[in-house]
Amino acid sequence: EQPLTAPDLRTRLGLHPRSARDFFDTLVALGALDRDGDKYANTPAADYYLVRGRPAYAGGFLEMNDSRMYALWADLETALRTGLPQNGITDGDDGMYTALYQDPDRLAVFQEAMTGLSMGSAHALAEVFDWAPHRSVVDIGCAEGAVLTHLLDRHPHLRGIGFDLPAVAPGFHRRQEESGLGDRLAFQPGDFFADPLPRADVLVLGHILSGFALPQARTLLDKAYEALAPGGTLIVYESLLDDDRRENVHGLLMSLTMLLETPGGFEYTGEDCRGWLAEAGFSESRVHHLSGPESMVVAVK
Ligand SMILES: C[S@@+](CC[C@H](N)C(=O)[O-])C[C@H]1O[C@@H](n2cnc3c(N)ncnc32)[C@H](O)[C@@H]1O
Repeated sequence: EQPLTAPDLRTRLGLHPRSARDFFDTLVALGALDRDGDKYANTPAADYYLVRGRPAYAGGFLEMNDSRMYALWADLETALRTGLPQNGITDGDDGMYTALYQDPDRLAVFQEAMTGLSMGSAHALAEVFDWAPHRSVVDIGCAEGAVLTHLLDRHPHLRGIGFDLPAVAPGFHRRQEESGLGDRLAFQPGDFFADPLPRADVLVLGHILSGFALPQARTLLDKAYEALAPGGTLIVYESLLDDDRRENVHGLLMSLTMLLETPGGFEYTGEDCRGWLAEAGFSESRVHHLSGPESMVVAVK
């Protein structure tokens, strides 16, 4: 809310005197806080992305790490030796969603985490892709719809549909109401393996393919191809690995997260994805950087 001295900040947060100074200065070194004289304040990025209640709040991803993922990573060694997820979810081909969504708290934390995970990409996607020639966009596996609300807000000529499992509807509708986009934005409940995908000029698959084994991921690309008219565009975005698999630390750690969380998921390179897209029938595709560790592949039917 305002710059504060270390003692004031420490008192407000209930921290021990021994820990506070190092904690605040760690946040300065990480770029989340600035220190000016004896006062600490949010950096502009923290102010934009890390203040709960603001439209671009991305802290849900950190909150999911806090409540679930740190503990999961303690079992990395077992996952490395067995190749099996360590989240206790063992049933079903659908990865983990049916089991995860049975618990309303875990559902809410996961959905808010997806908003946080994709906030940077949503902002970049609105700027680096040319939306002018397109009228409609469907986000397949849209979670709360953070990407769509940002895109439609920035590009008033666009209409959007969010497609996801029915359990996600309440979170989507809450965000839709807050967005004030009215009937330019709609939710279509469905199962992307069992149902046909909605049709639109542009289809988006964000952090979807990496959650599944390759045959299922390819099924989704085939279905996206079917749903597009000739000339239609598919955008796939993820923490795409660099083609040499050496540099995108976040992407590689995400791939290990998929090992810990899902029966078959993994992160892939732009070239991997372009190959699958070509086999699905897409005639051209290119890779663009979005934001931080995230990139997209844009493919045209
Ligand atoms: C990893 S999240 C990605 C969310 C969002 N696209 C993003 O990038 O922030 C995957 C999403 O796919 C949805 N999903 C999983 N299985 C699905 C299915 N069979 N049909 C439709 N949606 C599904 C989940 O509910 C979840 O919202």
